[in-house]
Amino acid sequence: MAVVQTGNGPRELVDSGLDARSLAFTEIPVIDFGALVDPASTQAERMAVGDAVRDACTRVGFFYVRNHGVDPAVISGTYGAARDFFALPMDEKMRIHIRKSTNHRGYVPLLEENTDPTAKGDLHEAFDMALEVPADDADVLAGKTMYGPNVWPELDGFRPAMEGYYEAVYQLGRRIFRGFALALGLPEDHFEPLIRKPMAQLRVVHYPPQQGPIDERQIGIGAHSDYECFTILNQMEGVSALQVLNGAGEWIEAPPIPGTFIINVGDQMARWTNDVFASTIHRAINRSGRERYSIPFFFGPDYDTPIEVLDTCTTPERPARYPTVTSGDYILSRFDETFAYRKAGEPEPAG
Ligand SMILES: O=C(O)CCC(=O)C(=O)O
Ligand SMILES: [Fe+2]
Repeated sequence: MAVVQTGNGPRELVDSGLDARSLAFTEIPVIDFGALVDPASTQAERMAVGDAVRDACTRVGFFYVRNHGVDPAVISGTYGAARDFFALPMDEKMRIHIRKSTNHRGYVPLLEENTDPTAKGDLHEAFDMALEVPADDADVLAGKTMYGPNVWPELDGFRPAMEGYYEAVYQLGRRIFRGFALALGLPEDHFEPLIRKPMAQLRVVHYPPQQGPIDERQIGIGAHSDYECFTILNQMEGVSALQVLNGAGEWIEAPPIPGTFIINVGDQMARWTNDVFASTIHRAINRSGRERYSIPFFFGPDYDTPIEVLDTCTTPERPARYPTVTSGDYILSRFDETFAYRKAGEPEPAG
């Protein structure tokens, strides 16, 4: 893989990652992304964002972004759409049950996802969409299972809200990929050709409140790492539920910070960086007494992209830990482990 050396040489990158990993973080850094939003920013300002991303990814695996460039009205409109969707009659939600889709789109009821395989099912319901790819597209016909059309409920305003959010946060994700490239000493546009038809999934999630004594094996979302390169999560203001596991085995709260998204490294990026960047375990428990909604956007590259350990992240003492896999095959294998409908057998025909 072509690598451009910067002031931060490859040996330094690996070493800084390993040193940092032994630290037990107690806080999640906040990074100002203004320099990657503003085309007039200087190279030094852009590099400073890369340095901050690198520090966060090696030490924590999570960071907040502020000055992200996404219109707040797009975000609030999507929360409104999500509330309306989850309030629909169960019949209408079940009409678009995810098992009826051949490409993992639609409604996931309570307890039908089990992110922590040792647990009893997650206390959330969700709606999943991704890139709209027509059924006669060559990649769909070639059997690249996760490409294809979305499915939609009968609900005015829902589809435009979700599609508007998808586009806005995809653009943010491109900027975050730029931050990752700088963090890795790669050319800033390194990932651009790999995210033209991305395996990027948007989901809205509803977590009912949990009261009384809580069985840790049945929470909003069980302990897990994410599968893709990174996740861009918007959390509903005023309700703290997300927790992040540090190196000392302590759960650190990751409350919503108004005006930010929270980003976490996923397993694809951990593989790409040979674990120099940490895909950190996290979970969510809604003890607030209120309904909680959140909006994750899981960003992985195009289906056929090989996820191959970067040269900058290996040394003779630390050879590549992972074989190369393609983005699409990797995500499919992870969904197979998590979703009840994928274990139950073939998807049902739509209807
Ligand atoms: O809703 C949250 O706070 C976390 C969601 C999450 O971790 C996920 O969907 O992978
Ligand atoms: Fe997650």
